[in-house]
Amino acid sequence: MMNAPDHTDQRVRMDESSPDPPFQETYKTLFNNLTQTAPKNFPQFSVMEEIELPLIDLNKLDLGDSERESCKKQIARASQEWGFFQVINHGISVEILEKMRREQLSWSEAFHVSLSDILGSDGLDNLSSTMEQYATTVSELAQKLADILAEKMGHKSVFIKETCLPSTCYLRMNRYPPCPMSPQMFGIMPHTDSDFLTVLHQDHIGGLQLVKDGKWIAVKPNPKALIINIGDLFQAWSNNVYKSVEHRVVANELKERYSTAYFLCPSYDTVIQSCIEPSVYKRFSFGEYRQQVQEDVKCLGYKIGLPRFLVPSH
Ligand SMILES: O=C(O)CCC(=O)C(=O)O
Ligand SMILES: [Fe+2]
Repeated sequence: MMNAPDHTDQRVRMDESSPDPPFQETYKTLFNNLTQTAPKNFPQFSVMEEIELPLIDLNKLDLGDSERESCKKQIARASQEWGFFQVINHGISVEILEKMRREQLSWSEAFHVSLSDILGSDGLDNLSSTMEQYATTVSELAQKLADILAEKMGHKSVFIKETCLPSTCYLRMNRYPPCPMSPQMFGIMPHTDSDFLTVLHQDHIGGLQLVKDGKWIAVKPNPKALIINIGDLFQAWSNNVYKSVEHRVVANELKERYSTAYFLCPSYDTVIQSCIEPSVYKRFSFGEYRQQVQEDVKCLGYKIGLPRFLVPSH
């Protein structure tokens, strides 16, 4: 199982000796060591209803002015109310999504790789050309959504374009082996993402859960859609207008699960400052933020995140 992920560098894990992502061996060891497992009706893990995330059709962005504006409003509203939404007609073909999954099936490990490394690959083998196509389109999508979210706050987002570079954005392919202790075991521990926003593709297995109105809910998988979630940096920049919401992955008892996440991250020297005054958070550089997260995970075992950077009156 993975701890709160730090997408910007090496992963921070609950068990530093276990590889990234959770391998079957890790689960087996835990399972064997566990004399007593938590009952399945333990409240935290009781079976929950699957909810569909707000679904936004990005085709509308290419229609007339009023359709485009209403689509942008939907994006901003979902980012405020849910911190999560799903998009269709996102520009990534079903063939590419399926190819990515098929290729993931043949890998034994997870990949965590910067966009510049992907784009710098020679593209000769099948794997890198699919990954390259996916990464190129997904990064354009992330930028487009970031532009819309900035615009809805009354700002032009040159800032994000200039600071989120191919060398600072990451693609991670996650593989979650079946886990006999599911649903008591997390594939990824509850966390928020330390980026501006994340574009996630999950397969049909399900397991992603998020907090909505103080309760954990399970996300109904839609393999045709891409899930977008707001990260801590957008929450800080928007002064809490957009929400970086806690989420986790519960492992599946029988089936392997795959997901791909693209993290829109700036360079470490980028200063994050609220676009509205009075600001809820102090100014901080992304490097400082990342360092604080790593320190907290190391010392406390979990990430504190944005509350560390609140201005004293809050
Ligand atoms: O695999 C998933 O569905 C979620 C992954 C995730 O939250 C992350 O990598 O930050
Ligand atoms: Fe995440």
